[in-house]
Amino acid sequence: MIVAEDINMKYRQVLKEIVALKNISLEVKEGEIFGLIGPDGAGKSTLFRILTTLLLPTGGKATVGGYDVINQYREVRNIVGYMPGKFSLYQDLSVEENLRFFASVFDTTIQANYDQVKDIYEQLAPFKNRKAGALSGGMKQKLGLCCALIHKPRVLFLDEPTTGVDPISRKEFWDVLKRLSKDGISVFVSTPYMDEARLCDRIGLIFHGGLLDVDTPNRLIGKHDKKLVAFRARDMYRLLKDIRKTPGVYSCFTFGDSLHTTFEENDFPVEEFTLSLKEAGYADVEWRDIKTGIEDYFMMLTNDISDGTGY
Ligand SMILES: Nc1ncnc2c1ncn2[C@@H]1O[C@H](COP(=O)(O)OP(=O)(O)OP(=O)(O)O)[C@@H](O)[C@H]1O
Repeated sequence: MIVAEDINMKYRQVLKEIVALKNISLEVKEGEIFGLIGPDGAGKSTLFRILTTLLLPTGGKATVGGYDVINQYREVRNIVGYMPGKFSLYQDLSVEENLRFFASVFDTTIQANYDQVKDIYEQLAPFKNRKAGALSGGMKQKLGLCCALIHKPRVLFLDEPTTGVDPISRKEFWDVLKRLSKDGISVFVSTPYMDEARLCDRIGLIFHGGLLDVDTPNRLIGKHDKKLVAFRARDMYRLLKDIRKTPGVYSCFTFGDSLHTTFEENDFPVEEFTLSLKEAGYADVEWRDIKTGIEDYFMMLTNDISDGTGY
């Protein structure tokens, strides 16, 4: 449903050129949920805008549903639903007015496509007369999804649809995405939440405009072949700096309330190292072996590029 071949994007500014995408190639199948994962500024929104025909790439070729995103942009627009990163509905229109407006843009009606949006629309129904701007974050995103679905698209593009949304609404949102994918709709979604990344069928890891790897969540995690240890102490910032400069440490980054650390050799003497940290003044330092997550694999890949800091 989506094929991108060697997509490049450079933004030209007066004095410099910003390389936003470098040789992006990927494919997304019918009914597949494909997640694009990467930090702010990695190029995610740029790729969304190119694939939804809103931006011309400076190089490469892409098709959506078999249609070329440049030469057949009208056909592409008819078969895609797009939810941009920022809430882009009319804040002063009610829930129902927004939906009716989006339906009319595609020359259809809410009734004609009711089966497609029924699940979400029923959750919105109690608020149908409320102005979109007065909805909660989770409800706004559900309305955005409803509007993106109203013309029965075959491909959904969702740019960080659940950022800032509470965990229960996030779960409900993903339940809807799973149902849509079962109906054959392809979903191309970006998210900063690693628990959501695991819900995707496949993931593309993007960093500094380049795709580092594409695979299923489990296979990506399986590629992390380094011993992983979490350290904790009261003075985390000093500990981070000290661990990073220890010979034999491959990478160390903050994750939640601990420091995820890998080593050049998997037989690194963690016990002895912890003792030396205690002697160096970290009386309360603790360590434990931990299971690898997608973010650990991501950090391992970016480590060489980013010199151990992940950024
Ligand atoms: N219109 C523009 N003009 C110049 N540079 C831009 C423009 N849009 C994006 N960029 C730059 O291109 C790079 C990729 O930005 P992009 O917004 O695609 O990343 P992102 O992964 O979506 O991050 P975020 O989630 O912060 O938007 C960044 O360096 C950004 O500053």
